[in-house]
Amino acid sequence: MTDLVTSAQMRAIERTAFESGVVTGLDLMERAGEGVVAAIQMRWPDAQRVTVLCGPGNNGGDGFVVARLLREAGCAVRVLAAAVPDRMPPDAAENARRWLEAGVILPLTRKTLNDPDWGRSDLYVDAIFGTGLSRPPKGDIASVLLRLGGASGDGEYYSNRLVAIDAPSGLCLDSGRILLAGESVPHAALTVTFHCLKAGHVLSRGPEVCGEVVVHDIGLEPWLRNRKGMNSQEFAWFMAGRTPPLGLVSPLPFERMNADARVGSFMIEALNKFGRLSEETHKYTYGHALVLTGGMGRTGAARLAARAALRVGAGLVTLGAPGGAMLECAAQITALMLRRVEGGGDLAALLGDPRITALCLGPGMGVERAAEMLAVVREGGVKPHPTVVVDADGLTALGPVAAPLPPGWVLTPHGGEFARLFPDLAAKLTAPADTGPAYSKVDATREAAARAGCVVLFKGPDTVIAAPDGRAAVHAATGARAVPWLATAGAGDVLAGLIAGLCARGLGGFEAACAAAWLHVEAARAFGPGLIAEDLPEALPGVLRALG
Ligand SMILES: NC(=O)C1=CN([C@@H]2O[C@H](COP(=O)(O)OP(=O)(O)OC[C@H]3O[C@@H](n4cnc5c(N)ncnc54)[C@H](OP(=O)(O)O)[C@@H]3O)[C@@H](O)[C@H]2O)[C@@H](O)CC1
Ligand SMILES: Nc1ncnc2c1ncn2[C@@H]1O[C@H](COP(=O)(O)OP(=O)(O)O)[C@@H](O)[C@H]1O
Ligand SMILES: [K+]
Repeated sequence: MTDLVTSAQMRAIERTAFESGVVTGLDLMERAGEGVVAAIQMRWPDAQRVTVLCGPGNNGGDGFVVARLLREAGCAVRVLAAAVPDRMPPDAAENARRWLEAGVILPLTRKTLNDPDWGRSDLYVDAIFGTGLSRPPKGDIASVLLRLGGASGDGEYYSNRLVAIDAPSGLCLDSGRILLAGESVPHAALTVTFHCLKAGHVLSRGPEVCGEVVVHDIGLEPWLRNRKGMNSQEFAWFMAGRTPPLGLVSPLPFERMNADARVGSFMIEALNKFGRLSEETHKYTYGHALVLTGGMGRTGAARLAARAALRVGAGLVTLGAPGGAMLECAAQITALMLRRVEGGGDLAALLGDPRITALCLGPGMGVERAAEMLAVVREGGVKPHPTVVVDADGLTALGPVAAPLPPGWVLTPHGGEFARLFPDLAAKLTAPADTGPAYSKVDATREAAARAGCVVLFKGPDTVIAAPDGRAAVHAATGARAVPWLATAGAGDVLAGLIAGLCARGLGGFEAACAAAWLHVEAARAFGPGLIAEDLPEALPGVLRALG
């Protein structure tokens, strides 16, 4: 399963399920509530006193189900709600009425939350807003949320016992951005979501505020498959006609991925290519990557990239160095090859060799040299064009992108580089979010790829990869896969080399960028803290071996 859906796509799935008559809204709400209660009972079996905070929509409806089920399980439950049942959507209103058969509803205010007569609760269930958050909360609700987030200095108290239904309220589930003014936003210990992850769980601040995320199956997947033979995001795309599918680059080993999930199939493809090593092949079967270096004293970044390209399986990797840096490179390398590339003419001559299938341009090159080489691959009419991975100084040399670049390019910016390439998109991304769904890193990367006419990989713990045709995927190095030690000098150069190596082997730019992002993080996880960039290529064989 590699689905990520947006709020609108989730609503499209839900609406179509209702219309088909296979399930009712009440059924789904009951299953959602059961999932939350099961997750609570597994983690907090001794919880006795629970406060459930219900918002005005169906997220609040889920909260009423949870309150009822916990009460039936013997807990003392207190419900604070933002709306009277009559003003809630029908299924939520029905669950509010069921709760009222043996309980009361208190106003959702900070005063009630802190009522000394009730005292502290073992758990707080945030059922205020889920996928329907449309603007920053104000008034009483904002005040409650800021309190849960620690506005009075007790954030840790709440965050250790806060269970969020679908999302901690204030989190935009499409962007992972926070729609709540103020620093103290609720941080949940556990978030229970339904059917599949939403983009906001893995983007931006989502992982930080959601805590552990559990996806509870509410029974929609078999119906989706029976109906159209599609996975849920393909179906939602088909029904809603909105945005193309968004994949989550899966942490699962390749062979455990769903072979018919189109978005995830690049992993299968990558595996097949690794598996295709046989006696009949020779080194050129696996492509030839050319990695350009900078001058003397500045070749380390390119050497890192080149080693990564070789480790990931390119048949040959050549470093293209200026004359003054040849000795430095020669003293440092063995399996890599070395060619003199002094100026643009040397590069044009080298690229005349059609066996060069990928070029890595940028790490440690210096902006001037990178600009000269970019001009060659951009305008030189070299045929066939290799895939060109542009990173670091190559991106600086490009400057703001106003018109499409050649389609076979892959740009790999971090946040600062992205802002130089696409200043208007970066500005939209950093402007305060005042409506939901907020502009997201996925939106920005998709727009960037469309404008640049090539693949863009926007780095970070939440790396987003987009192609000009609208395909996009998120690679999340968060939660159990967090690797903060990957933020080390040269890690980006290794990533560029991995992409170049996979492209040299014949993967498309989008697939190569997705697979490289995954392998990069797996290598960092395999090595662990203390990692320096040199360790990443050396950790790769173990990662590849574990793939089977
Ligand atoms: N999809 C599924 O399959 C399933 C979905 N399920 C559950 O339903 C949830 C989605 O329900 P939902 O669509 O009713 O949205 P929800 O998050 O309750 O909020 C909407 C309400 O909040 C209001 N509102 C918004 N922002 C506001 C603000 N700042 N300040 C004040 N009010 C604000 C908004 O008002 P409006 O914007 O219309 O003025 C509206 O009244 C989903 O997260 C999951 O928990 C499950 O039952 C299982 C199956
Ligand atoms: N906290 C983090 N968690 C996971 N990956 C990270 C984190 N910080 C940075 N990275 C990754 O490390 C790499 C850093 O690349 P970059 O910023 O270009 O650094 P450099 O130029 O020093 O190599 C990118 O692949 C980025 O996604
Ligand atoms: K919530």
